[in-house]
Amino acid sequence: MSCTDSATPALTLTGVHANIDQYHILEGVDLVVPKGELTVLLGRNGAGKSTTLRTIMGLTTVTSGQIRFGGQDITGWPTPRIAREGIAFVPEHMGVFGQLTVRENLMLAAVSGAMDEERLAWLLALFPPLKRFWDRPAGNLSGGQKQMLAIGRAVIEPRQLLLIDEPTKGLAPAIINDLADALDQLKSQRVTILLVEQNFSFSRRLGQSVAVMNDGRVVHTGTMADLAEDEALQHRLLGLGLGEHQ
Ligand SMILES: Nc1ncnc2c1ncn2[C@@H]1O[C@H](COP(=O)(O)OP(=O)(O)OP(=O)(O)O)[C@@H](O)[C@H]1O
Repeated sequence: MSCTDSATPALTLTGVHANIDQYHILEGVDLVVPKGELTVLLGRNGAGKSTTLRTIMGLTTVTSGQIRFGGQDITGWPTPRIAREGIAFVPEHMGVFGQLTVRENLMLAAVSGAMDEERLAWLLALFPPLKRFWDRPAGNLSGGQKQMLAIGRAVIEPRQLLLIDEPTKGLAPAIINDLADALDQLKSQRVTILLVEQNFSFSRRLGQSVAVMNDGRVVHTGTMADLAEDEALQHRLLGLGLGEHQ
């Protein structure tokens, strides 16, 4: 079988083990993130989702296994090199500079030089509150607006892969909806995204592929459409009960 470039997944983890201090947290993670799709990583609290993102980013040491990004083995690379290669990370606690304005936060994120005007116009259309609060300190933004700024910082320059950790955490439903609209647009532009989430209705709206973790391993992979239809599977994998499926 010939293997074209577009058939190569954006990211592949094979048997990845990782420790935090003396604790063995990832116990052989196998995960494939297809190019140009939004993949959701689900799982109960403590399953290892955030650690998986941090490990991809080189922030947690891999003790065995392999991480391939496009055609390259990036296992053990230092974080700045992984970022330069084209992976952007939006951590759970966002990482915006509260005392700097929205504009300054975005300027600093444009690592290869001045902000590209066309790209900026695209970004502000995606996240309208950033335009409204352009010259305000980021510390004054609401949680949802900070989340938009954090994602905006990650995509101010084109990236090959975007890792986003629980963007809905602590946000009101209306804001979650705005965030879903923005991520939907990124998705329609075929940006490759690996999204960690606990909010199942948000995930099912956005996800194309899905992987579910438990105890430091991926225990289920498939399409979101299939998982969304199968309440028994949701219950078994995620502990979701009736009323949480909408
Ligand atoms: N710094 C740390 N020291 C020790 N154990 C840790 C540390 N960080 C995470 N862990 C443990 O690693 C396991 C996986 O944590 P992780 O944050 O990756 O899970 P998660 O699936 O993202 O959970 P949540 O949805 O609650 O954020 C948990 O058992 C957690 O207690």
